[in-house]
Amino acid sequence: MEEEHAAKAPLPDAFLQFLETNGLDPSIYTAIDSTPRYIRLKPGFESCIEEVEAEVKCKLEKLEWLPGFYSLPPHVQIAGSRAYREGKIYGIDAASGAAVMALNISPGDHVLDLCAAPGAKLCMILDLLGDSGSVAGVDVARHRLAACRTMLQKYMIGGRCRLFVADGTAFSVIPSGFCSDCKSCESGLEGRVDVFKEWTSRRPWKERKKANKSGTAQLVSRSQPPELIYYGQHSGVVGLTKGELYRTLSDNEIANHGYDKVLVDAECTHDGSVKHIQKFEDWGWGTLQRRVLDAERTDDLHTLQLNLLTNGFRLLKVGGSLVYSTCSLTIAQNEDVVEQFLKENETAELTEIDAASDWPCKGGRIPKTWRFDPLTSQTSGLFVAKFTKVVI
Ligand SMILES: C[S@@+](CC[C@H](N)C(=O)[O-])C[C@H]1O[C@@H](n2cnc3c(N)ncnc32)[C@H](O)[C@@H]1O
Repeated sequence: MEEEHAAKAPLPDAFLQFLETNGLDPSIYTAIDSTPRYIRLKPGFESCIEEVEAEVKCKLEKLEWLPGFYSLPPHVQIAGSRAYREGKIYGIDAASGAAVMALNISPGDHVLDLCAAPGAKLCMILDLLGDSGSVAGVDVARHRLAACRTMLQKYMIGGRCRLFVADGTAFSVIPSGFCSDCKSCESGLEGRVDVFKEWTSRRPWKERKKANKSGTAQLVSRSQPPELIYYGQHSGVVGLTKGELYRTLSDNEIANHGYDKVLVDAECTHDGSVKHIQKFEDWGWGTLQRRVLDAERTDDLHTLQLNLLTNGFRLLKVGGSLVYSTCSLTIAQNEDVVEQFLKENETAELTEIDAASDWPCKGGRIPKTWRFDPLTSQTSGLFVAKFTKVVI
């Protein structure tokens, strides 16, 4: 969990101009001193609260609007606590928790998390699923997804998870539950050759050689096939052949056998993360100009976000739902993406988020979309919209 310091220097004019264009109040960026930290308790460890309080020497406040979440004063650091090291608590902002709750995870759901790393939301989805369903986590950044795998291992929740290094705009692997014409299952391995065995971190020599040959590129391209870097024992992979795991479906088949829920927590400029913006005091405001304010970067991101959303929606079954979120508060990366996506996808319906009636947040510029920010919500900034796939 990251530990930050409060902003001291005034915000540069170019950033203030950027905020004005987006209708954002600059005081969001000075609210950090009063914005709490949040933790999520791993299910089953409810009795640990007093132990955690004793360790961090402060009272944890239960969040009434978000089950399993507690707030603590901004200066308290949890990373060194025993409860954190032992995997009893997660460091995750409450707005991120809200984005996951918007998915309305039900037992047995097959879930796709298209921008999964480093994995705070993925862990929450797995905890909500418990002993049922499955999750496929995808990320284009190999090193970030490796960190996500470490989280699964630390919290011992990876049994129903698959992790793929892949470009989410082209990812096509279907839920592991779909087995219409393949005879494999964990109890029927006899006689089948070249099937995935139980996952082991010690990869065969042939595979390691191939990985070394392909170089150490941390980001994969659209044309590279997905690389499975982890699968749990109950993720549906054990017993499949490569052909079965990577088989693709037609759009008609996806309508019935696609994912039940998809999360697209898209790459963005992170300008809603006040802690992230404050890092530019150290990195230099020139870096902020390049990474956040540069119009061309925003245009590129808009295209990436739209493509991620479009592909995530393609992989959703009819009746399933998709949540789109970013930690940017700009119109270009949120409402503009939503509007264009709706224009181009007639089976997509913007959907009311049931839980939002209890959320301490503001409506977005489009009805049914929501915005968290430090002033309104006492959380980090986040935009959330939900879509359902309908038949037309
Ligand atoms: C906002 S972060 C996701 C945070 C994550 N959902 C969590 O809760 O921990 C966005 C992620 O998108 C990934 N990303 C960027 N471009 C991508 C692409 N084309 N396909 C898949 N992932 C991508 C980045 O590597 C980054 O890890």
